[in-house]
Amino acid sequence: MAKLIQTLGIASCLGGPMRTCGYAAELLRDEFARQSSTQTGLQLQWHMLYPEKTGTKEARLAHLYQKTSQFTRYWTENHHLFLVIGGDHSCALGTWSGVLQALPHSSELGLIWLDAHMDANTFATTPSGNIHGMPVAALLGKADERLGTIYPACCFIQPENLLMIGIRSYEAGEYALLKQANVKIVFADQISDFSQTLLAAVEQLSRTCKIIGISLDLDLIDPEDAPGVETPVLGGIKTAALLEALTLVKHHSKFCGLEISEFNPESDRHAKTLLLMKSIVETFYAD
Ligand SMILES: NC(=[NH2+])NCCC[C@H](N)C(=O)O
Repeated sequence: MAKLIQTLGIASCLGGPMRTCGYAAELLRDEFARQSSTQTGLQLQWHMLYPEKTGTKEARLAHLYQKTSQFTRYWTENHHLFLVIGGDHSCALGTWSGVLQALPHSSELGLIWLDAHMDANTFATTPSGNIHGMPVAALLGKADERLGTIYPACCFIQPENLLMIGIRSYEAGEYALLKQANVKIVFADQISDFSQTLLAAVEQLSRTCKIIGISLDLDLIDPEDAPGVETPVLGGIKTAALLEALTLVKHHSKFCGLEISEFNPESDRHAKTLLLMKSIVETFYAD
């Protein structure tokens, strides 16, 4: 029987520089619809969220991510493994605040951040003004006033429970914020065996955390393998290495869910990145 996965699509690109990553969830949903659930072994139960049409960017994102958090909170409380398909990576503000709200203590969540970027800027340090470069600052409780209007002030991830892997592009301000908080960062050039790196991260977090989540920005992957992303960075993890690593860790009982973000169909080539996103989902969730 196909495994049922609660899936949330967030059709928004408000936090990024491009205009098309809001289509990621619909495109992935259509791609899955080409096959039967018996073929994929998965039945994705889709829920879609769309931003409001009016209001400031911050107000629209705050509203969207408040709704996002209601889904992930409910799924975490009820032990339903979930999948979130963002738009841009600011979706992490909604996904993980919801998970944190479901827990008696915020220290119960361990988060693995797979990304080329740190995404730990604030409005004070951002070079671009793009909110997809800021979610980690807010998740750690380091938001400035303007960023704080998007993120609920109730729940923050403990810095020792956040592991960042694959980083190869960052600014001084965000690096200083993470260093000061003592967040562990594994830079892309420190990785020789991605499977071992991911396995070690899962093992480390599972020692102290009750549940573990993964936030994956597709720009973690080498742009040769995943050209369809908003902000590609040379180098990165090869597709084969990522899929192998996910196969190794997927059966860990503490996973609450996976979030995938930053698919930009406009720069994709022959649907390579779209199909890769589908493979990631199948690899992580199918038995
Ligand atoms: N989720 C992403 N793709 N983030 C890219 C961020 C790029 C840059 N550090 C910025 O803050 O603008």
